[in-house]
Amino acid sequence: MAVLVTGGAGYIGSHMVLALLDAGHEEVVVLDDLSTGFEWALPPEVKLVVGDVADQALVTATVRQHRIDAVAHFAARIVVPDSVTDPLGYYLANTVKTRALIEAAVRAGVRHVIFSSTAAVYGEPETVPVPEDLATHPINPYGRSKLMSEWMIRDAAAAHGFSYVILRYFNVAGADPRGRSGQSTPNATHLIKVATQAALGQRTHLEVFGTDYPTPDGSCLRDYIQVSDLAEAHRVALDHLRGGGESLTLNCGYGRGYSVLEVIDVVKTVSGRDFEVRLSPRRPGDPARIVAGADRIRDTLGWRPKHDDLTGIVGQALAWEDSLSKRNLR
Ligand SMILES: NC(=O)c1ccc[n+]([C@@H]2O[C@H](COP(=O)([O-])OP(=O)(O)OC[C@H]3O[C@@H](n4cnc5c(N)ncnc54)[C@H](O)[C@@H]3O)[C@@H](O)[C@H]2O)c1
Ligand SMILES: O=c1ccn([C@@H]2O[C@H](COP(=O)(O)OP(=O)(O)O[C@H]3O[C@H](CO)[C@H](O)[C@H](O)[C@H]3O)[C@@H](O)[C@H]2O)c(=O)[nH]1
Repeated sequence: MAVLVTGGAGYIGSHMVLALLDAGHEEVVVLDDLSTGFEWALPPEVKLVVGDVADQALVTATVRQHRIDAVAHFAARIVVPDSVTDPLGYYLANTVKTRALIEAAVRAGVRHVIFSSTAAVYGEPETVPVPEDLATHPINPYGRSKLMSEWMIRDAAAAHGFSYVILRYFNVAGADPRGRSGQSTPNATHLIKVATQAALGQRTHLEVFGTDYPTPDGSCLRDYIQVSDLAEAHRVALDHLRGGGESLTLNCGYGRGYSVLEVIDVVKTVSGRDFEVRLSPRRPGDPARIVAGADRIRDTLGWRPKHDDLTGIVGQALAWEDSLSKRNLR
């Protein structure tokens, strides 16, 4: 049986493809419209279908042709502040298109779904770390677009008999330790990527969005999970579902928060470069702090992270950014 990875040419999806191939999975099929992903991010043995996840005829044909039993659904729009200015675009990309994909896939015989959800479903929790059963109160359209997809997947699984693992990622960072993939999005907005670009002289400065939050140093706290550790969580989730395991909703994080200012310090130390940091107003849609309650995924899937170290994560991000510019890919 084969796995369909939607958004597999993107940052996190391409690392799941590598995790599957490294573990000996023979057939991996990627469905990606290449809106933010890259064909070169995929190893040559992977079959790439270029198209939209909401193209039900294409999904049906792909599932049948490759005898796909499991879909890992990464394809989405992912930038929190963009979702505030373009909510309808986010509900279309993340909610409406997920509905179309799930319907076509399940009708064509898919038995298992792994869904890329987000810590943004929790909104602004009163205390951290946040366990999975905390009530969800997203504070931006991105988080709401993903939470609605979670609801659809649970309801459809109950009605149509497929199993799922919903993975709520905290802040994903770093790159494949062997340098085969990394975050390649042009005009990226993610903190660690932007900070490494500033360290390498590719940006003139870095802005800190808000220094008046109720956190120890006034900047936002986030739980940064390394991308290959996250990809491995998907691989073990797939084995769990194929082995008849029950449906699960799991946080993916390390259970420790770093502030924006702490991250900037680590980037400066690891790179050995100084760069200008401007203290700016808050960015719309940002919660002050979000840190994973990280036990359930260890207890249920036996997942054990290998890269829980911010210095190492920043080192990988710097190496990837450097390799992109040497290959003229940015
Ligand atoms: N990066 C993070 O910190 C983070 C955190 C939490 C959750 N997530 C989730 O992880 C998933 C992957 O994010 P990423 O950081 O790899 O983003 P990315 O932009 O690098 O990857 C998304 C991929 O999906 C493809 N795509 C987008 N819309 C499509 C469509 N309609 N049809 C087919 N392909 C489409 C893009 O071309 C791209 O290859 C997303 O669902 C995102 O919401 C990311
Ligand atoms: O140039 C920058 C970029 C970011 N930040 C700050 O750094 C923190 C992290 O911001 P990111 O843009 O890196 O990530 P987000 O926390 O906004 O969101 C990310 O993690 C979320 C889960 O926590 C979502 O899933 C989302 O898809 C993913 O982009 C925020 O406080 C942000 O304001 C800055 O100060 N300056």
